[in-house]
Amino acid sequence: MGTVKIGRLLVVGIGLIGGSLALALKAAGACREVIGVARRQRTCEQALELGVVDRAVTDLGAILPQLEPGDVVFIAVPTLAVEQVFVALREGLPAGVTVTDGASVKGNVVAAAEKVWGGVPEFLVPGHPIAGSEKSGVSAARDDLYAAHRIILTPLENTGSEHLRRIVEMWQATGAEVLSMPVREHDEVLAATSHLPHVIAYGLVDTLAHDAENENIFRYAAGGFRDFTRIASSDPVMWRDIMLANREAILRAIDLYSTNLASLRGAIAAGDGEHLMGIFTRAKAARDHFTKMLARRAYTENMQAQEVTYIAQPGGKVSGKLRVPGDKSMSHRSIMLGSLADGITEVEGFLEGEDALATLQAFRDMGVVIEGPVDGRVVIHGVGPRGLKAPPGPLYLGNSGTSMRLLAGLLAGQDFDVTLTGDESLSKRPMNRVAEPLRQMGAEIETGPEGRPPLLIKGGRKLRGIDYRLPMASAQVKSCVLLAGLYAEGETSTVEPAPTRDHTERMLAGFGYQVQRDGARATLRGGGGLTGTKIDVPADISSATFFMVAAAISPGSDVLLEHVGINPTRDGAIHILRLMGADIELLNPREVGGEPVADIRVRYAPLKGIRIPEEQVPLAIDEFPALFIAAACAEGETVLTGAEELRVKESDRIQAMADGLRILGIGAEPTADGIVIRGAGEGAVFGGGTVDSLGDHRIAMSFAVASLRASDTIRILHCANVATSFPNFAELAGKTGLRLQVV
Ligand SMILES: O=C(O)C1=C[C@@H](OP(=O)(O)O)[C@@H](O)[C@H](O)C1
Ligand SMILES: C=C(OP(=O)(O)O)C(=O)O
Repeated sequence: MGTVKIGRLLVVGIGLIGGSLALALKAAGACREVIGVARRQRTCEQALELGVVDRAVTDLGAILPQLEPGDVVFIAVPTLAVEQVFVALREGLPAGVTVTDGASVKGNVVAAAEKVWGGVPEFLVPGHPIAGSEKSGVSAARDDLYAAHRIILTPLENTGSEHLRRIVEMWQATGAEVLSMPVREHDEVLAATSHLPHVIAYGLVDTLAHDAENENIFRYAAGGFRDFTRIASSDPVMWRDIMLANREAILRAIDLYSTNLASLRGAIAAGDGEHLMGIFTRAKAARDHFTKMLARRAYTENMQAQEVTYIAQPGGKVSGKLRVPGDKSMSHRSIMLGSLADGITEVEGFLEGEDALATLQAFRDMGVVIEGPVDGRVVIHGVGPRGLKAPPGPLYLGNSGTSMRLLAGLLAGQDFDVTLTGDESLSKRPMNRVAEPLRQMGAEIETGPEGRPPLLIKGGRKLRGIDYRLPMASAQVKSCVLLAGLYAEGETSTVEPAPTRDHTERMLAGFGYQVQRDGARATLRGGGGLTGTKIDVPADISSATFFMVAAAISPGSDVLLEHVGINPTRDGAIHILRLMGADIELLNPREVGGEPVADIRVRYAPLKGIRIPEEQVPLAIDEFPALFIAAACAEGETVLTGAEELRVKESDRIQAMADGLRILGIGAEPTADGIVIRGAGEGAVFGGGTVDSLGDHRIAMSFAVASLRASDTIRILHCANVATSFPNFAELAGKTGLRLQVV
């Protein structure tokens, strides 16, 4: 039994909503007594028989004098009947009693209060439980109707704080989550999400029921009919009242829907399958998002709100065959180029991680029809280089630097304005590195303070080709300039200070777009077209590296990583680990869709510290957090230089790793452009402790791998973003032998 939150509960209208509150508060021991008021004597008797109320009366006026300060009146009658209840309360409500209601429209309740009292009284806390069912009446009441549901309160400026607190605590005692919002916003939101669906369900069932064949229609109606029309069994009086009370907002929602329905009708009439696929794939993505939200799973926009901690138990070894998810860089590019191509592009092995999904969503928002992803398969209905449409709002790119920087280039030459935003981490990352060359090409781009996101890209600029010498080794900057070059007049060239991943160049060629490559220089001519193609995305070597390091550091390990991309601009981790003495074999090397691929076998072998060759840095740029774990397990010192880029990734990876390594007892000295790690050699080199990944996926996974050589438990904080690049990391880690728990 919980603690008493309110005095008596007086429920005016003992149906599903009022009765369920009464039962929930009784079950929680949160009120002293429940008194019911119903119009009909029979309802009073029924409520008593069912144990919903302690006593019940038909005359509200007669019971009011018995109420005392701290008691609550809950009005649960149809919306348009609330005013009459207010009239009765005006006559006889004792001071100190709080009044709240459960009506689905709040503007109308507030208007009724103003009419009856000449203003909204301070003891009235308008509310709306977002729970209910198509069932009605006191016999449908349940004590768990509100558990894990939302209650929206719409307090006004003069609502008394004591009254508000009482109502919040009352609802919380039912297990509900209490939110508050302005009256107007409530009514707009509910018109769209609840009232419109009811209009449509009632209307559809009525239409079908009028049909002469209705017997047959109902007999053969399948699950779709059942799922879609359940709410047409709801209480007609209640819904009539809601429609009349929230008329303006509902009419706006109906008009919007009618326009959409007319466009669907038009597409069906014209046999326009493409248009239908656009609507259906967008709607499916939105509904899937909703399903995930209901299950409280990660999704790009709310992932930050989720707290995920890894608890890695010490010891173990890794073994077995595994295929890590698809390459993130290629997945991004497959969506971008597939969208700009003419015709269909079919992608297999697409990474269903939040970063690549953010890119996918951005193109859907710009009108591209994209089917999937389903088990790594995506079908993109390319719209041609000039076919993108202005998105309805800013494009939110989550945690993904690649999405923002590549999109900046691709969007600089469009004829619409667009704003690119991201999460907290992305909002701190430098964007002048792309804004500057794009401005040289004639683009108009505004950044936030200090060159950080958001990026506002103005449409309708004429771009001209440039010959751009990159100030840093960055594939994102190179790709950004080349993608803008597709829209520029003349030739665009990039010259890089050191080789960086060349997936853009390779994939453009795969789409039939000519890119000349001459050493550090890549050149293309604007104005060409791309042709839809098939893309097989290999497993991501950056994700594979966690298991390469895991096997390399734990005695007895032997793993086979299948179908991994080993593009020579990405294979630095293999070279660096081999220099340290790792036992790595590349099996069955082959070429798939213009990209080299192999199976990688790694067995344990003792490692030694090395000075990492600087030319390997850009080729292993994302793999350093994991390589630092290998360095900590090596005999002797490992020195990294020339890697200042690590400081501007999802976190400052040099500092974040140095901090974590030190917490676990490893000597680690960060420098301006690298780190010096004193490898501890044999045995359990890491102690236990709590490290902070700072929301950086690669830091989180690296410290999970460290547990293989730890003497005690390692707790890793803020791991939700692992879903950006490696959504099934914990599962695969567990299968191969890590002792990782996710909480
Ligand atoms: O082009 C790409 O797909 C990427 C390039 C690299 O970034 P920089 O270009 O900033 O080095 C890398 O760190 C990132 O994970 C992906
Ligand atoms: C740096 C990374 O990605 P991005 O720049 O796309 O956020 C990464 O995945 O390590």
